[in-house]
Amino acid sequence: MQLVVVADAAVVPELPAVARSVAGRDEAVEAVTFAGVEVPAGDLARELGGHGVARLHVVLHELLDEYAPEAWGSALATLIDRLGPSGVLAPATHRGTEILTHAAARAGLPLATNCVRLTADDASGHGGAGDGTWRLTRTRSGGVLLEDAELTAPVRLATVAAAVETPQVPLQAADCEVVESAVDVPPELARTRVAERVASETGLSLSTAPVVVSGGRGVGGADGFVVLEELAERLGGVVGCSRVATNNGWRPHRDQVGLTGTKIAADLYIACGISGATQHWVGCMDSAVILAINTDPEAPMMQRATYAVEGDVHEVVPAVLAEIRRRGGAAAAAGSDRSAAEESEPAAAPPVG
Ligand SMILES: Cc1cc2nc3c(=O)[nH]c(=O)nc-3n(C[C@H](O)[C@H](O)[C@H](O)COP(=O)(O)OP(=O)(O)OC[C@H]3O[C@@H](n4cnc5c(N)ncnc54)[C@H](O)[C@@H]3O)c2cc1C
Repeated sequence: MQLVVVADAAVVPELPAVARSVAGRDEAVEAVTFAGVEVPAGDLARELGGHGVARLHVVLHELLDEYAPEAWGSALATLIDRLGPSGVLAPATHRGTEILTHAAARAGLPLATNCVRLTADDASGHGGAGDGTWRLTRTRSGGVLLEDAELTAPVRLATVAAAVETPQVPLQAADCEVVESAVDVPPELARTRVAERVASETGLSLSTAPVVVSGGRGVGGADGFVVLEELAERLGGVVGCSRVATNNGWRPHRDQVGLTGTKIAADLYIACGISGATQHWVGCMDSAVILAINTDPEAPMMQRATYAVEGDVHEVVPAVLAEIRRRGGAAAAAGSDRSAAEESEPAAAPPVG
């Protein structure tokens, strides 16, 4: 059996497809979720059935009612032991990665993360579970490196990236049965647990905002973010930052973009006084348009950005804001689907380098 982990509120449709493609001829695809996943199990089962998943195991314990990575990982390890799947796939989200990492460590099994291609080692591409090897391509170093690897084990564990190559395999919709499974969870495993949920005032988060206005060392301090806040608000976006800004206590860690922060794919990313170190770049490189504002035309961010403005952030950002005000307000008020890049274009010079 191939087991798909539903760790977040939404089913990632690529996961059952990949699971079907690596399943042996007589292997079913089943799924596991946790009491704390915010979607009712019946709704998940209906959706999973449409992707050919035969059974949804809901793991129950009072300590699993809120997200708790160690406890969820331990519960998953118990279920792997109980069900004996030959493969376990989770989405390469924060949750999916955390849970599978804990489960792998507890079960003593190898784990391949961030797979963008995954096949069973079988000439036909199907039914390859027999010799226990998966061939995979996965991203390393935040996405700047692709690695080909083989995973051989009695139970193969992998997280699957959103950008995974979706295999074309026959699909037979199933009536997905919901099965509740009680597990033991030692109380000390709930030491890392969601304690409170705070909704953002705008309803936008760093990972979903269409526009992100980010500041780095060049902004000069916490006060330097005030104009960035206003620009973000007028463009219908949120503020982000580099690690220097979080290390200096100018912004909270939840605002950090990058390898050890949040990976974004905004419509427009404005990098103010940010050099564009690799660890920052991998967090913003998937944005559709990148505008860099920097005094140094040789800074990597200036070299890679779609538009680069050579200048002092303390002069350029107020000038952009003044122009937006002169035009009568905010991009958000004028219609948020209008590209924010168009709003800032007058201030933008052609790409440098
Ligand atoms: C394991 C590891 C993980 C990391 N993870 C992350 C991560 O997730 N995110 C992250 O951001 N970093 C991360 N880093 C740190 C990263 O390597 C850089 O040190 C960091 O991104 C630099 O931040 P910065 O661009 O703000 O500062 P700097 O590199 O110091 O750059 C400041 C820039 O501001 C410009 N500037 C100065 N004054 C002005 C001005 N007045 N107007 C306009 N421009 C000006 C300068 O020309 C310069 O280009 C990580 C590092 C490691 C080792």
